Amino acid sequence: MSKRPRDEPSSSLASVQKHQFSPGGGGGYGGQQAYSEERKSARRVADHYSARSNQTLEERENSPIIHLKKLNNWIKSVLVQLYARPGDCVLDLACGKGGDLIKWDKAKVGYYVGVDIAEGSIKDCMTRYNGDTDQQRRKKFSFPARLICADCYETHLDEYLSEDAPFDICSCQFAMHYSWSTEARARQALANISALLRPGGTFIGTMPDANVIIKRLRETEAMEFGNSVYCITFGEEYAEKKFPASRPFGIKYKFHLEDAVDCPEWVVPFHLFKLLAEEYDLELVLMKNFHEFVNEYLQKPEFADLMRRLGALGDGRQGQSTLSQDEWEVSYLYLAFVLRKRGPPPSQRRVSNANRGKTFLAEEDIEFLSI
Ligand SMILES: C[S@@+](CC[C@H](N)C(=O)[O-])C[C@H]1O[C@@H](n2cnc3c(N)ncnc32)[C@H](O)[C@@H]1O
Repeated sequence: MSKRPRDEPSSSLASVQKHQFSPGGGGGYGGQQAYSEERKSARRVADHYSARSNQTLEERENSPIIHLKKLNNWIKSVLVQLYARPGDCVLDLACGKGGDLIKWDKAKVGYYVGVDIAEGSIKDCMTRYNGDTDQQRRKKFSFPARLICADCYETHLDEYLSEDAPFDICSCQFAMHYSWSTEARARQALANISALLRPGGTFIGTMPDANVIIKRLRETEAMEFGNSVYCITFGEEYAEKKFPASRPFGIKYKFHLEDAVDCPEWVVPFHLFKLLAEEYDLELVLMKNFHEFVNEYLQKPEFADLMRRLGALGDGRQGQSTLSQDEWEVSYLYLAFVLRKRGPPPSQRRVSNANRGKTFLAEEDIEFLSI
């Protein structure tokens, strides 16, 4: 596996200045029609994920991107191990089917709240939390949990979760980019995170790397690019491949990833994400493209060992399958980030939320917020 140099920021995205989108709030542009378009797009995303049923162990192992899935899990595990502490209260935004529950369990967290827009996924998450799946065949999780079906980028989650807050750590894995369809949604996402994290609390996440995506688009003559496992398609409205600094939100493309994703996504220029996050008292601690992340953390024996156990890169035995070049290319499309909520951490850790939530969840325990 070769280490590629990091792409330079694409010039038009890099030149976007903070003042070019409405500072301090505002719903961005577009009015009522854009608003209902956005709801439709959010629904499309929700329906896509809801319809994806839980795979059996065999189906999972036969996936054309099994090693990529394992690599993604390794990256998320490293983030959790680096930033979660025993007893932490965790807010998992866009938690999906609860694929990270085991990671949080290993970190011995004290309380978990998972939120996702897709009803089917949140139900699968409940099943996994209860320890009922084939895949899992493991003991139940010991930390209490709440599961909520809601649009994290529209709902004022702080009003709803005020009794559970503040959280020590918030995670949003492979999902922050669904908030960049409009400025209002991107702001609501960050407002929720900021309001719910304690001072000194950590926000960890992963999302597409806009610099790489725009560079790839410009390298091809067509409006789409990809390989045997993925395809990204931009609409003809972007035929000039220019992305005006005045409209950094709502840059939509279609993402297809074999056996995983098939829905609209939005470009998130990272330097703008950083600027916007600062407005919500969230300061950048780390940002690394996945290639850089892998090359760096694989040097650490404990994480190299975890990688061997997960088998993302094969286990070194001859004949063992390993991450394909095409899967490695997909991983280059993503970055990992860590932000910290400004302010001194409280001098004393507060009493844990372990008395909230339940340790067994039934369907009627899933809370639905208007979507
Ligand atoms: C690629 S999956 C990642 C799931 C999980 N975080 C993981 O890493 O396994 C993206 C998730 O984002 C969720 N999502 C997308 N838009 C959302 C929104 N507006 N509010 C809450 N969840 C959303 C989808 O339903 C889906 O479960």
